[in-house]
Amino acid sequence: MAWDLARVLAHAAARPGKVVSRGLAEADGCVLGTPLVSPGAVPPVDRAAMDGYAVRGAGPWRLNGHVEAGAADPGTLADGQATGIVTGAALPTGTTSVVRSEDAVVTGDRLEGPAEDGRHIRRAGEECRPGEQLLPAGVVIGPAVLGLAATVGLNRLTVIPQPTVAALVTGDELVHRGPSGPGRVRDAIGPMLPGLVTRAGARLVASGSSTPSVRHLPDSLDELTNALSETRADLTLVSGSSASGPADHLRAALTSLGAEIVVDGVACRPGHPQALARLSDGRLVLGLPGNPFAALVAFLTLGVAAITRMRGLRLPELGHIAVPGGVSCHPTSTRLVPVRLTAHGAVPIGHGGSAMLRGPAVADALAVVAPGPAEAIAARLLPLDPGIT
Ligand SMILES: Nc1nc2c(c(=O)[nH]1)N[C@H]1C(S)=C(S)[C@@H](COP(=O)(O)OP(=O)(O)OC[C@H]3O[C@@H](n4cnc5c(N)ncnc54)[C@H](O)[C@@H]3O)O[C@H]1N2
Ligand code: MOO
Repeated sequence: MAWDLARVLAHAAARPGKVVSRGLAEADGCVLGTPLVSPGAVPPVDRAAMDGYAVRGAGPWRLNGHVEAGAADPGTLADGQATGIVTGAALPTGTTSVVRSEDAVVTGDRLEGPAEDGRHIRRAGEECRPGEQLLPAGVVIGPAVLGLAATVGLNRLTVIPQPTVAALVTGDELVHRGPSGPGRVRDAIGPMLPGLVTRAGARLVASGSSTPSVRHLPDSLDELTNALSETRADLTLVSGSSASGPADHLRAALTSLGAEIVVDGVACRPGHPQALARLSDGRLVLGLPGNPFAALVAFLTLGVAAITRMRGLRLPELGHIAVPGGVSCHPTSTRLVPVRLTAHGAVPIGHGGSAMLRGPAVADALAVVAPGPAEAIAARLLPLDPGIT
């Protein structure tokens, strides 16, 4: 299956999450399920934009009192009167201008300074009017959105929550501490998965009885089948069982669970044995090839596409970029090539073999090189950080 079609099918195979209400503290990284509408005007009243003096009319003014930041009733100014004020405090009725403290000349109770009508005043409703839509549904909730929601007085948001992802790393040869050696391969996929899942906008959850972290499994059909039937995550990642070797049990496990295979291999290098399946209850299983760069590519290809749909988001278009020095094409497969980005375009940086992470670790992005007979001088860009579109 062509790489682009595989992405589209993975996106289509996933179900968008159900819309729920969340407190602001739990909404970071979710997606707005309904538009964000301000219940009231912001600011609700005219406010000082600078520390200094609220004045009415032309100066000089007679200085009288001080308005604290939290004062509910700042009173009224008569013509020729001034009162001390702090940034953000509600202005007394009748205020025509605010004189900044550094521009003010105070002699006893006499104030002089520059005062243009409306200067240094944040008007009521300047940021938004009551009932105004500030953000449409489908916006990813980040720190500024949370702050805005609080500004307009909301305690909760209607959101599509972050999808849940479980991660199973298989392989009898894998060790999780110390160096590789004969018969020992250091697990390089397990350490990548939590960060990838988080950056893609999902939440890593426990598989079986494990704490929310990657679970390591031996090469056993029964253990893999049990783990897959136990997981309640929206998407379960399984690494190292995707090919057709004697220890590669993913397809047999999926068959015994009655799963529907959505993608069975992708025409890409690396990562061609990646697979996506749907269990009978709609949960998805993604097979990541065991070679570490291939696993990374598979997550960025099918995993990110599926998670994107679960978040209720469209699959983003990939930007185009020149590859001035050229990059060789594969005759029938899409190549994913680690590149540095320069002012002139993308430059392949090497070390992009499927068992290597040295290239991807220093790359700015992956160049998506379409199949072809010779060299390409342009490509599309796939972010290595799935949180960046
Ligand atoms: N007859 C065929 N053999 C293979 C094919 C094929 O099409 N036909 N494809 C090759 C490609 S490409 C890949 S990629 C691998 C995918 O294999 P699996 O997903 O079944 O994974 P394994 O066989 O267990 O491992 C492959 C390789 O990767 C190492 N590995 C596995 N897990 C990890 C890990 N967590 N960290 C680091 N390295 C890992 C493992 O030791 C092997 O060296 O199949 C090829 N074979
Ligand atoms: O395609 Mo394998 O997934 O290259 O290493």
